[in-house]
Amino acid sequence: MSKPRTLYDKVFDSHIVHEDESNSYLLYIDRHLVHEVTSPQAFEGLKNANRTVRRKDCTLATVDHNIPTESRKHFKSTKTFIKQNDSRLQVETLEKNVKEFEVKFFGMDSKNQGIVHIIGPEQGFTLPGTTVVCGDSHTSTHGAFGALAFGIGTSEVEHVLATQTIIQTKSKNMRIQVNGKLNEGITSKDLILHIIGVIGTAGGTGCVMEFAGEAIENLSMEARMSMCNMSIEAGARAGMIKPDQTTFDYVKGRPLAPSGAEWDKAVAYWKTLYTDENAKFDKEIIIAAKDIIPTVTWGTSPQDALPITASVPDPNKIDDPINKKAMERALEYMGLEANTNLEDIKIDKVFIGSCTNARIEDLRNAAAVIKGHKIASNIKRAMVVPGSGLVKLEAEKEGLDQIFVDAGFEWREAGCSMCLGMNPDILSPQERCASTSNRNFEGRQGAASRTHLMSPAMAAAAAVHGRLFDIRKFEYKNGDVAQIEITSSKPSTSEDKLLQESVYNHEKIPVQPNDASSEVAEDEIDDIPVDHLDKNVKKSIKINPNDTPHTKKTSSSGMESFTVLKGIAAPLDKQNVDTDAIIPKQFLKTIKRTGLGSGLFYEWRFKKDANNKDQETDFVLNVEPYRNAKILLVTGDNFGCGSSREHAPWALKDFGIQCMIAPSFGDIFYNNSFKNGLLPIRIDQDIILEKLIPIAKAGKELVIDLPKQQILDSDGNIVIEQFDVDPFRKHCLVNGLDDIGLTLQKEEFIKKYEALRKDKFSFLEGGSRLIKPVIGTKKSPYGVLAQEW
Ligand SMILES: CC(C)[C@H](C(=O)O)[C@@H](O)C(=O)O
Ligand code: SF4
Repeated sequence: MSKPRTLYDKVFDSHIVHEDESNSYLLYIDRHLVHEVTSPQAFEGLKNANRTVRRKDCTLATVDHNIPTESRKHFKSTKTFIKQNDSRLQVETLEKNVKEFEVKFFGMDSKNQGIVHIIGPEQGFTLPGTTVVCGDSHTSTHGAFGALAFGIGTSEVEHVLATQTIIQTKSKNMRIQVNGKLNEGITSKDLILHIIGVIGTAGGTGCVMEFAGEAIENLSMEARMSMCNMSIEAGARAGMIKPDQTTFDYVKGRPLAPSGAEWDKAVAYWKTLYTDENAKFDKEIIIAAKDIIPTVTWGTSPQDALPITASVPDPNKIDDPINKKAMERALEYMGLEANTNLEDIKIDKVFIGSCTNARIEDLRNAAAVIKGHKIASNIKRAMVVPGSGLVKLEAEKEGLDQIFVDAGFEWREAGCSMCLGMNPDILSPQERCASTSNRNFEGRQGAASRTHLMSPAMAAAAAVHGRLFDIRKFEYKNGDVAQIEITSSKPSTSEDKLLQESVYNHEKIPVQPNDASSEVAEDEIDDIPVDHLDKNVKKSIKINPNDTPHTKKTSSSGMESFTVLKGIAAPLDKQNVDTDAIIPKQFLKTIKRTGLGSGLFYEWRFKKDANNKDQETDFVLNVEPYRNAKILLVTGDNFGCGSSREHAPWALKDFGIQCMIAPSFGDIFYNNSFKNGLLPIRIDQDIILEKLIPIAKAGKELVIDLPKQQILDSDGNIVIEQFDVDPFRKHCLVNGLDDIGLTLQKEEFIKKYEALRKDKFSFLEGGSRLIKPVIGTKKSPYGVLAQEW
C-alpha cells in the first residue's frame, strides 16, 4: 500500500526527472507561458549561449503588461501603436524573439491576445495535472485546474526554455478547507481576501496550498481561478484545487485541449488527481463559508482585508511595535483616519480588470450591478478592461459593453492595464481606486496611488455610489440580482484506485537510472567531471567546505561566486517588503539586467520637489555609512513578497547589496536572488534584533562566511554560529555556477522522462503546436479559433 499523498504530492511526483541527495529535484515542465516583461533577458541568454527552445509545443507567448488598452480598430503595427518607447521596445523584443525562436505567439493583432493567465486556460493550454510556469507570480492562477503552477524569475524562464525543466525543492503541504456554502452574493474574491486577512501575506510561505471543501467544490472554474490567482498574495508557492466535473466541462472543446480517445485517456487520469484520505498536511486552516461577507482592503497589503461593515483599524490598539508602525505607515499612505467606517471612504476611480477578475463571469457580475445605473458624479474615471480579446468579444456579444458604456464606464482592449500601470493607465498621486485586481502595494497603480481591492460586483457598486459600498444593500435596477459566480457541480465520484496506481506506475520504472557507471553520477553534485560541463560553465565545480577564499571570482558564465563578504549592514525595520517597493514597475521596462540600482526602493529613497526633481529622503540607504552597504538587514518577515520580477535582485546587486538577512523571504524572490549571486539568509527575528541589529546600527561591518555558514563581526568574533542554506544552492553560489549548464548534463534523464511522458501523458503532446492559422472560421467556446502570428 503506497503512502497517502496530497494532490500536490501526486502532481509533483509525476514530474520528477531527477532527484539528488540534497533533496533538490529536477521537475519537467508541461506548459510555459511567456510575456514581454520577464522574457527579453532570458532569450538573450539563450542566444548568447547558442541554445534553442527545447519544447516549442509546450511554450506559448503573448503581450499583456505594456500594451495600451485604447481601441485597436486602427492598429497597424506595434511601432506606430505603442507611444511609450520603453514599452514598445519590450513588446517588439518579444515579437522578434518569438519569430527567431519559433514560439507560438498571440500579438496585439490577434483576438486571442490577453493577460497571460487568462489566455492559457481559455485556449485549453492549461490542463489538469500539468506543471505550468511563467515569469509571473500570478501563474498560481492555473492551479485551479489541479495543475502545479507557479511563478518564476527570468533566469528560470531561460532555464525552462533551454531544458524544459526546473530545479525545485519540495514545498510543504497546506490545506485551506472552506466548509459549508457561501452566502448569496459572496464571491470567491471575498473568500480569498478573507483568507489572506486571516493567515496574512506570509501565511502560506514555503507551502503549496490546496483549497478544498464544499464552498470550493461549488465554485465555477473562473471563480476557482480567482482564488488560486491570489494564493501568491498569501505567500504560497502555488494554490491548487482538485479537478472535477466542473473542470472537465470547462476544458472540453477548447482549442488546445485533447480530443477523442486522448480526451478519455486524459479524463481517466485527471480523475485520480485528488488528495488521498489520511494524506498529511503540514498546515491546515478551516474556514466557515457562512462567516464571509463582502470584503475589501483598507491598507497597502492584501492582508489588510476587512469585512465592508468594519472600520479602518486603529494603530493605538496594536501592541507589537513593527505591526503598529506598519499600520501607521499604511494609514498615512492611504490618507485614512483610524476608525472611519469603510463604507464612508470615497473613491475617485474604478478599475474592473486584471488576471484576478477580468473573465466573462466577472464582467457579467459587474454588469448586472451597473445595469440601468450611472456612475456617481465624484467618479473621475471608471474603466472595464477585459482579460482577453475573446472575453471582450463574448461580452460584446452579450451586450455587456453597452451596459458599462451607458453607465459611464470606458470599454477598453485586453491587457494588464491599471492593475500595475506599466502602460498609460495609471492613477494620479493620491487618487483612490476601487479595483478588482490583486495587489494594493504602495505605488502599484501609479506613484502615491491608493488602491482598495474588492470583487467586481463590489467595484461596480462603488462606482454607482462613489464610495465603498456593501453590495448586499445595493438596489438593482430592472429587478436584477447580480449573477453570482457560483455554479453547482458534483465532485467526481468515479475515482478509480486501480487506474491511479497504473498512472503512477512510472515511479516503479527507473526514470532515474541508478547506474553507478553513468558518466554523470546523479547524486553527486561535488564531482561532476569538468569535461562534461556545458561550454559556458568551464570552471571547476569542486567544493571544499574548509576553503574560504576571500576574493570574488566570476565564472565564465558570468555568474559571480559568493564566498566571504565583508561589509556594512543597513538596517531596514519593515515587514512584507514587496518587490514592487524594491523596484517599482516603471523600471521593469528594460531589456537588460543592469543599471537598475538607481531605481532601487525608488519611492522610498526619493520624493519630488516643487520642480518635479527627485530629492533624497532620509531612507536608510541615503544615509552614511549605509550608502555603501553590502548587506541588507531586515527585521520584518516576508522580504521580497509579491511579484516574480527578477529586477528586484538585479537592482539590489547593482546598488551594491550582495546579501539580505531577514526572518523570512518571498519564495520567488528567494530563488531569484541565488540565480544572481546574491545570498538571502533566513534568521529568526529575535536573533536579528538581539545580535545583528546593534552591530548594523553602530555602522560596523559584518562578515558573511558562506562556506562555513557563519556570520562574524569585524573583529572576527562569531555572531551567528551556523545559518541554514540549501546545499545545492550553496554549491552553485560558492562556485559561481550557471545551473542551466548543470541541468543540461542530465540530458539522458530528461530524454527518458520525455519518452515516458509521450506514452503515459500522450494527451499533453501537441500543446501550442495545435494553434491553427485560422481566424474566426470555426467555433470554439468563444466563437473564434486560435490563430498564429
Ligand atoms: C511583471 C511581473 C513580473 C509581475 C509579477 O510577477 O507578478 C506582474 O505581473 C505583477 O503583477 O506585478
Ligand atoms: S497581476 Fe496584474 S500585472 Fe500581474 S499578470 Fe495579473 S493583470 Fe498582469
